[in-house]
Amino acid sequence: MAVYTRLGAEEMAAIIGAFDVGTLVSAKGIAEGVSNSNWLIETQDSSGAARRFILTVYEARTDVQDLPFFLDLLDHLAARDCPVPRTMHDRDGASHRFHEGKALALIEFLPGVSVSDPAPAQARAVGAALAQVHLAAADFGCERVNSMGLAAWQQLLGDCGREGLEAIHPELARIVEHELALLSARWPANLPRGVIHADLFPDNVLMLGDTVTGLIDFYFACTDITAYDVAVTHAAWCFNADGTRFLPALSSALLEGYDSVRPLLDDERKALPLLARGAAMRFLATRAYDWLNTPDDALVTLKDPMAFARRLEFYANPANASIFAS
Ligand SMILES: Nc1ncnc2c1ncn2[C@@H]1O[C@H](COP(=O)(O)OP(=O)(O)O)[C@@H](O)[C@H]1O
Ligand SMILES: N[C@@H](CCOP(=O)(O)O)C(=O)O
Repeated sequence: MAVYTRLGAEEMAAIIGAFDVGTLVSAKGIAEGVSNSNWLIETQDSSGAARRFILTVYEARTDVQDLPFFLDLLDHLAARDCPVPRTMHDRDGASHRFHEGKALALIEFLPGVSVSDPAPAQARAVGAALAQVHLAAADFGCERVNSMGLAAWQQLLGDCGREGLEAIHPELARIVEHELALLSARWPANLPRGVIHADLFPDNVLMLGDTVTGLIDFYFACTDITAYDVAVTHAAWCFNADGTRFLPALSSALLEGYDSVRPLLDDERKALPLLARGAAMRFLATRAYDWLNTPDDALVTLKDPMAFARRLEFYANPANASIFAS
């Protein structure tokens, strides 16, 4: 569930009144998502037409200083025909406002649903949409450091401690120690960089059939190795949920879709096995930390760190490196 902030009807009407989007008709809290509070907003404009938006109130995990990067990026990509929602600016032209000390933004509502059991044609479309974002972001003037890079994995997993990791699984501390050392020693320095989404899981993609109608949740977007985003998306889309089964048809389709819009360079493709190990480590790190540190009564469904430890072991097996060959 993700509605952490309570807003009364009058407060909601006042918030929506700051935008030139018509009169508030309804506001329904959205259960999906874990980080921020979201509502589906319906308004009626002066011609009587119904309009829909997403109202997001940013909670502790999103740094307000980063909002101009995230929200300007949406406008930049939308202006270049990427399937991302636009930010509705308020009557003063601002992309976000404050209410009771919390930042909020009103975002265009996009149709579509998140697929839970993707087909290869859908993975192909997602690969192509990701490449479209990478190309379209090339002239976005702002940068943001990846707050979930190698240093963050080391910090989060260090905070878990050997005992904590072993409590999750007896083998986990050994795997993490070995892989973190290897990733620190070999993480590539000279691959092309740009703006990346960094969290393109199926629940952050809206689809109608095989068409991508929305890429959402850009709140980990940052400047980093472009091919790392391909690796993140690969780890997110190309396995069954618990990571016990690799799905080769989805893998080929995702990479083909990406290549059809932005062909991967030889060096990028060669680096994918290592980048994918890093991608698996990134989600293993946050999931393990949350597994050990989330209070029992928190209104959130914890995600299994072992699902990404299994992906990590798959990517680390030299016999599987060929999945990334063209
Ligand atoms: N622009 C949008 N159009 C339609 N639905 C959206 C949009 N943005 C968010 N949603 C809905 O809200 C849910 C939570 O949004 P998300 O940004 O993923 O939250 P969180 O950052 O908390 O994970 C999504 O799963 C989706 O159902
Ligand atoms: N995709 C990550 C968790 C981040 O949550 P999101 O709802 O903001 O995408 C994972 O699966 O661990």
